[in-house]
Amino acid sequence: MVEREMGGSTDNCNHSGDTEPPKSPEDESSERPEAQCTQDLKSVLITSVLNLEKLDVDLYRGTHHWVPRSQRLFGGQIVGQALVAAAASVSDNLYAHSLHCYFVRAGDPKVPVLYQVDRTRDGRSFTVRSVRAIQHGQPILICQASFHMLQPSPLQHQFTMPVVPQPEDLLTVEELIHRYLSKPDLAKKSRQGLNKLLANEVPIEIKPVHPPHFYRLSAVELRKLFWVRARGYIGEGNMKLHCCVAAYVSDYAFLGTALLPHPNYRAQFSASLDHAMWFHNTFRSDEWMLYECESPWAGGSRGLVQGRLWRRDGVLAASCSQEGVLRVKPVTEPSKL
Ligand SMILES: CC(=O)CC(=O)SCCNC(=O)CCNC(=O)[C@H](O)C(C)(C)COP(=O)(O)OP(=O)(O)OC[C@H]1O[C@@H](n2cnc3c(N)ncnc32)[C@H](O)[C@@H]1OP(=O)(O)O
Repeated sequence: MVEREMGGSTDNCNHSGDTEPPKSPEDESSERPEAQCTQDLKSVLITSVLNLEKLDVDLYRGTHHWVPRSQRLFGGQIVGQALVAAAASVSDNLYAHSLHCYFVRAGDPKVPVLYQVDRTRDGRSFTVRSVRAIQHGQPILICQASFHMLQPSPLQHQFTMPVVPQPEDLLTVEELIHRYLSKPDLAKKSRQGLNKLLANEVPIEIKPVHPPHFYRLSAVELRKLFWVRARGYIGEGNMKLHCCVAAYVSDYAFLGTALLPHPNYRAQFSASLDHAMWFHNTFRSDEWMLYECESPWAGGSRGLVQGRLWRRDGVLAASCSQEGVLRVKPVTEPSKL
């Protein structure tokens, strides 16, 4: 039986330019004191989804956890697993700083995914890995990931984190759904849809900053803001896993941002075409982070979305970009939520 491997060494994601990774406030006083005494409540993301089985040198097999209603594999899962496979052959002193992927075929939830890694280059400062995610003998995803050693620099700047309510002052998606379900006049079709959403075992927690906006009941602005964290405990040490979890998280509710300016249309078919991420600083994906999503452009049955993942202390943790195919049809009846 080939041993199950978390995928190589333990700290393969980018730190900021300092020699010591900056401590986020959560590192000092974890927001989830219960996590300290329930370390066995490890996140299913790291015990299952991002825990690849090593079949041979540079060949891994991944399992599935949550599959969207579209019954095509969730893009974030394939990207996160590809990054685990890529990082497994990269030395401890290098950190993931970026990845670029194309989703070339729909993933089949009925069979596992194989990850074939090519050691494209090991340079003095940068190391690059190419990964093919394969099912039925064909690639479903092609991914390049690059790793960098710590090279501090006086040249540092970032945008400013948006000012929003803290996660403690907001409701989770589940709590919001229960609130909507309590409405006696809720349409039967809406009730069925919400109960299906509740049945999803999505391994991440989400707290929308503007719930009506998050559910497109009112397009107050062309941005989507929500707090997000992995369910369960991951712990401080393994930045590689936090990057892989962030890759998983970054694709959730992302492409839908391109529909915000068009409340009179809904997606008939949507799927991510590509996905890119840049990791800027250390972060904890099992602690709340603010995901700020916006869409600068849509047209030609495609939409472009961009996202920034913020630590609670205002440090920019990661940036994401994605283009997706968006085939839409008019909304015939306004939502009755
Ligand atoms: C939004 C999210 O849910 C985020 C995600 O995670 S999506 C998951 C990650 N991304 C993906 O899985 C996309 C993978 N890539 C692909 O599937 C393909 O490259 C592609 C569909 C994007 C383009 O494929 P293509 O053959 O060049 O284009 P096209 O012929 O238009 O579409 C092929 C398939 O898309 C689906 N499709 C396309 N238009 C559709 C529509 N209007 N309604 C429903 N299905 C449609 C159909 O399954 C179609 O296959 P069949 O005709 O055999 O049924």
